[in-house]
Amino acid sequence: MVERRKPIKVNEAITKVMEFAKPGNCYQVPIEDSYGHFLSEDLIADHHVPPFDRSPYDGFAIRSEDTITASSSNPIRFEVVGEIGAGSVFEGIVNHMQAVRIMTGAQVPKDCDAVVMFEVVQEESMEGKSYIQLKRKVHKGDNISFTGEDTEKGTPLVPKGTYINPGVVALLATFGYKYVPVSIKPKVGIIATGSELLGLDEPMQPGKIRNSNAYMIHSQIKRAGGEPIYFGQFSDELETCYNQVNDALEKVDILITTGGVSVGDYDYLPAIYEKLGANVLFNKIGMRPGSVTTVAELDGKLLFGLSGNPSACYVGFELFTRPVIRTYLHANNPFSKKETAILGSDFPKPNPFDRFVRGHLSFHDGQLIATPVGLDKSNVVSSLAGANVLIVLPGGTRGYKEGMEVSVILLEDQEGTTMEKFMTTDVNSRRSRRKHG
Ligand SMILES: Nc1nc2c(c(=O)[nH]1)N[C@H]1C(S)=C(S)[C@@H](COP(=O)(O)OP(=O)(O)OC[C@H]3O[C@@H](n4cnc5c(N)ncnc54)[C@H](O)[C@@H]3O)O[C@H]1N2
Ligand code: MOO
Ligand SMILES: [Mg+2]
Repeated sequence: MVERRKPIKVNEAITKVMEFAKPGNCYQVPIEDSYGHFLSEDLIADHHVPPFDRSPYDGFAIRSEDTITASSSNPIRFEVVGEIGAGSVFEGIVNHMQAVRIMTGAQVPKDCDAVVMFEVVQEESMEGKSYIQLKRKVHKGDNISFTGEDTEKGTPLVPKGTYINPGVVALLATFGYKYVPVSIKPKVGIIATGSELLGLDEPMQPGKIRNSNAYMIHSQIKRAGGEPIYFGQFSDELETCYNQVNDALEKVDILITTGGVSVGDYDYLPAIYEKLGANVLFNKIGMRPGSVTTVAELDGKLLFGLSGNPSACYVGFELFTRPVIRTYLHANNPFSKKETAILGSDFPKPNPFDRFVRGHLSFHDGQLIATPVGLDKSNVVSSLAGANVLIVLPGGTRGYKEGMEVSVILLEDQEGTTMEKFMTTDVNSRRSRRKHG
């Protein structure tokens, strides 16, 4: 008789998985390779930025007190006693009614306290000397970019666990990180199972399909920040699959299989977990797609038995594997960010299970609109390409109407959120909001 599985709630499944999520080690990468990694130490300013008072304009550095009497009817004249470009320092003395020609980024001479732009002065030369005429009063500090005004020494700038984006790279470079301390990426193994699977270079054959999941998971692992290791695709044969899983486990931090987790005659993953002596955390979740998602643990290592159905496989990864990868990476917010959006079209099909519908998020008249994309079946692959969110539709007896408020899980976001926030449904999805459009 077929095994009857008892579904558990999505949040319960997440909690069970996260009990085994652990942070990995750290290492240094050249700054050129740091983009997309996670910072493994706090970044604190070890000097002021800018490190000296500098000119934000090309112009003349002067002493503001000399300009008190300047006006359009009373132009005043400064003698230009030197010139400096960015990177140079003026070592001389600037006396009463003297100026130094200064370029953007150059250090303001110590006797000066203001800069006037080229455009507001008139340049003159007399008897081999340079002068400028100024027709306005200038205040102390005018046109000076002060020491530490960007960042003061000692300021915490980027906390450990932050995803390194180009802006973070700019800061790392500012503070001299030729090498950047980052979290080691977890090695995440992929095994595809199914006698129906063709390699990508094989011609189509009766009864066979191409193995899309392995490559989809490969890129999902990369997007999550892990290092994918593909072990190949294997026919539905217990011994072969068992040996592959057993061998692969030695070489990875996390192992993903796709297919063979349901109750079919050739679904061997349950038998493989048993043979390995793995502790199965759950094998049925109250969700669609991905209800068959199974997670097991062996000596603290997680084995994700994702569905063979492409959309179910995709959703199972994003909900359960991604936060484990991000935790390994010391991410501050290992879960995908959730936002509230307006449902862009009816979703009439009721379901007792929570649905994670592939959706596309867009802006419309200042509102976030989430519209389901394509056919919402678990065995569908085409709708995945256009999805940038998963629309969360809690299980119930009624369908959902366009205009209702829904939670959406952002698939391409790097900021993320905490487990606590991810598991909170802060939207009463049944409430209808003003219709858009
Ligand atoms: N009697 C029942 N049958 C099924 C149940 C159930 O509860 N009782 N659950 C259904 C649900 S829900 C899902 S989801 C699938 C899960 O199936 P498996 O995870 O066991 O996966 P397979 O049987 O190996 O394959 C399912 C489907 O996916 C295709 N597939 C498999 N691998 C790949 C791949 N690498 N790339 C692309 N497509 C793949 C495969 O050809 C099948 O069509 O079970 C239901 N059945
Ligand atoms: O595990 Mo299935 O995806 O609910 O069709
Ligand atoms: Mg099956």
